[in-house]
Amino acid sequence: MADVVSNVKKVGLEKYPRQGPRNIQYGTAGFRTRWAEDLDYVLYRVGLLAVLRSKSKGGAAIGLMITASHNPEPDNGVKLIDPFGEMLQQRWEKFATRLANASDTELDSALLEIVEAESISWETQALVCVGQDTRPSSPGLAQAAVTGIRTMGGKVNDYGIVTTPMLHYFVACINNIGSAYSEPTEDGYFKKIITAFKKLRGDKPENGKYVPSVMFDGANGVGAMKLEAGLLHLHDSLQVQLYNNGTGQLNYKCGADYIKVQQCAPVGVPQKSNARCVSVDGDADRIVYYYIDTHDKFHLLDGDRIATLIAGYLMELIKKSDLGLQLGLVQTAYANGSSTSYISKTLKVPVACVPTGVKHLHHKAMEYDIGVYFEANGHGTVTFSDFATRCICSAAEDLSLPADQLHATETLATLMDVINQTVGDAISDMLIVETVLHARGWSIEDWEATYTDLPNRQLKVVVKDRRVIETTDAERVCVTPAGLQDQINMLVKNFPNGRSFVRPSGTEDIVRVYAEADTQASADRLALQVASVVHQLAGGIGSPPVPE
Ligand SMILES: CC(=O)N[C@H]1[C@@H](OP(=O)(O)O)O[C@H](CO)[C@@H](O)[C@@H]1O
Ligand SMILES: [Mg+2]
Repeated sequence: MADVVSNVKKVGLEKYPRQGPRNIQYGTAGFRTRWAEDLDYVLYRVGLLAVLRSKSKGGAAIGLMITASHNPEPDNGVKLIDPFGEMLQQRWEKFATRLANASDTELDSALLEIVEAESISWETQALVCVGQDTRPSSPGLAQAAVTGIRTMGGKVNDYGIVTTPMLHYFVACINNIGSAYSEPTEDGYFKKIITAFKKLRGDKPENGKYVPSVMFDGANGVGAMKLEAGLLHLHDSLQVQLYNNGTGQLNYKCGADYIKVQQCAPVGVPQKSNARCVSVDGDADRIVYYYIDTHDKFHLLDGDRIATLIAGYLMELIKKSDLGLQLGLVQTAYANGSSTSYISKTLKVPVACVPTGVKHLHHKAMEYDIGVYFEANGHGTVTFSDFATRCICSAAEDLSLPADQLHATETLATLMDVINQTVGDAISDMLIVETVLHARGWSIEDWEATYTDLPNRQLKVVVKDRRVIETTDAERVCVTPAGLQDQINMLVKNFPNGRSFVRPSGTEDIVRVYAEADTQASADRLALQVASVVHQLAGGIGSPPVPE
């Protein structure tokens, strides 16, 4: 062990010396920065950590994904994936931060501290699956990570360019998590989800007002590139026209995040009245739907809509299957207030609110037999507990059940194969939404008619140190700086259906402001007023926010 660790330190010093005095933190989305060119040493060290994580899990495969998701093309980042395909355990985030910020001479001792703290058996083999998005900086960073893994004695499965959710899926497959997984290859992934999708669709792709055709905005990232391979499996079951498929700049005026935040259609997708359009983000783990009506008005169907659509359908199948399974839906404070009322009052599904970040949603969803979780921005999936999986799979083979009950149970079982349970997956989520719309015979307007969103606005405020803002109650209440929450409460009172909260971003050096109210003008005004008090009380930099 001593030899390996001292070699790791030597190679680090020679090839990947620590750059600059900046400290970096493993946050909501792993390490992510504006300065991808200086990230080599971080990737080298994350490679080292991934080997330790694999060893600490008895040699299970660990994932290492290089991406900055929806952020601009020059940014980049990395996150680790645990053996079940889930996000890195929170306790290890601290190790990641410590290792990334250690000086070059401390590198060996920082590693040994982790080995000791986690009682890691050095002899255990390690396997790390590496994936990258389409950014120009990704190949160099992947090389640094691979060097780290190999120098530390780990084995590498290099998947090259993949979507983030594909890598999560491969990790779960290699570790044989759940009977539902298949071959850890791109082909295995598409075969599994698309075979199930086609089975649910039967031989009739049309149904009622549902038309089997979508326009796909790939954000010029990995999504459209990979879906092109998937189309070979889809055949006529769903026609997908690909746009922003890599010829333009990544995430620039397109993609799920742009659409959600700017509330407008992307560039690069032709305007076709009432056509169902989907938009994914740069690493294809988020998806939103939109359409433009005959009066050229833009309509967004975001993560909350997707969650309610899926939960409503699952609720119906659960009732019909009579298996007594409990369904729950998980949201964050960014969920539109109307969606929350619709879920609890109309769908009558229990709804929980957790802090921003997929790991929190995923964790909470797993408390239910069947958990649906979505961030409003379109990141989400459905999880099935082992108990639910066993119940559904065995009932689906029980031919003595009444036809209706058996059909609902079989549908649930097949649906499980369309779902990537490890993490939000734009391609898999699209196929689930298409399945529900097809089953219901709905157009996108029918889907939208289920409830009316409250108009809302998000703003960013630049402050000296965003950590001065501390929150509680799933980020809905601000504890510091003193007086800020009182001011927000006073402002909110002036707006019918008003709601607003602020929180420090985990991925950007800013404070986010969210506001919703009865009209768009009110939501805009409330957001601006709250942004002003944040600027005033939380050390705003530059001039106070003004209307755009
Ligand atoms: C309001 C919003 O959309 N926040 C996003 C964003 O986090 P922030 O902590 O808000 O910067 O990026 C996260 C990672 O992709 C995602 O989980 C989250 O939902
Ligand atoms: Mg993403």
